[in-house]
Amino acid sequence: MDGEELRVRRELFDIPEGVIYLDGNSLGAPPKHVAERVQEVVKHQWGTRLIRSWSEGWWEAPQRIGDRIGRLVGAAPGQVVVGDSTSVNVFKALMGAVKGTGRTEIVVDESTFPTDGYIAQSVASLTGLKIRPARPSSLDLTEDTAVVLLNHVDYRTGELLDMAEHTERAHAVGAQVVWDLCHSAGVLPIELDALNVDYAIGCTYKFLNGGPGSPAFIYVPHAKQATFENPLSGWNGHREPFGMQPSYEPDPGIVRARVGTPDILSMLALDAALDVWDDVDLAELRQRGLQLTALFREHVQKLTDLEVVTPEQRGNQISVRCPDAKNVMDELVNRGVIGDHRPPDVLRFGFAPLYVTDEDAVKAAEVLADVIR
Ligand SMILES: Cc1ncc(COP(=O)(O)O)c(C=O)c1O
Ligand SMILES: Nc1c(O)cccc1C(=O)C[C@H](N)C(=O)O
Repeated sequence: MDGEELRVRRELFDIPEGVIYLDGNSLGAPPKHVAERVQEVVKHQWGTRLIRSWSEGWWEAPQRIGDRIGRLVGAAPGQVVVGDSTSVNVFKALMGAVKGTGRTEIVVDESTFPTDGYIAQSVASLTGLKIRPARPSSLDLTEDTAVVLLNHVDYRTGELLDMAEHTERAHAVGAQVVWDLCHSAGVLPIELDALNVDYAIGCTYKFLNGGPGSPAFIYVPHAKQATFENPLSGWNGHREPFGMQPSYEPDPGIVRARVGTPDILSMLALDAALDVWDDVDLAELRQRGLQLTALFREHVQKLTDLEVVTPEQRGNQISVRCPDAKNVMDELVNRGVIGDHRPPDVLRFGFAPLYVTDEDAVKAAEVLADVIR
């Protein structure tokens, strides 16, 4: 990489000695300084400043941290807000997208992570639209399509969809698109603004290392904010939350995507975790992710006859079809190689370039070969 290689920052993370951690696509490893920062929030902000902390940075934290994530997903400030779970944000985005439409269908990637499909189903029952599951390679969008919900990187296979192409196809028939960035935020450069994406949502506990259950994010671009109707009209989205008025008037900007009181401890843990991203060049990160996944794939193919199901267009994940995947993964974990498995027969290995090394990739393939032998 022309001597400009991304620095592996493993020393910044708490990962036990002897563990090869390849599950950062499910729960990212903790940056070391997060524990101390959370303690400071509890002891000093909560413990000393008490209620005053709300006006000393807590209240605006969802927007401020949203802007930090915005840098990682190609969104200019004022368009991303952090809060709630990914599932709740899928609901807000889909309801926002279908509000007032005369169109009849919501198209959902048929292999989507289940929660997205379940939430889309709820949106369909509430609005009277129909769900049409479809393969990303043949979405067949028409003038009946109100919105298409797509996973940028497939959670099971690691396949990466072409965001530019799919967004353009949706727009060509006048449909909107909601992107789920759970498995691509912190993996590659994303250009939400440049591609005119309608809505995007994602979690922060995978490659962004925000911690278990850390708050999710939603992107509502400036152009949509005036008309975006949050289906969950909580007081945090009100234009004057402390006015305590009986009727709901949304904030004019991204704040309208907020709902209720943010979970400050998780949110500020995420804020601290994002420090490790401050000087990361996403193009370099992407190159490292591709190198690591290629190295692991090459060794799996050399040392075993297992089928790699991850296509060339991929995120930071290699998935391998393996009979008895659960027992194989249990044994890998016993031997210090932590990945996971998804039904029916897929072993998943995630490669977070900030803390996974080339040696980890090679060793993991060797241990896998040994386990299945
Ligand atoms: C693509 C995708 N969407 C959504 C979720 C989860 O949603 P939530 O954060 O609400 O549990 C996950 C993983 O848990 C996921 O992989
Ligand atoms: N969100 C998770 C959880 O609360 C517990 C265990 C795992 C998860 C995950 O994130 C799973 C993950 N989205 C997946 O790709 O399967």
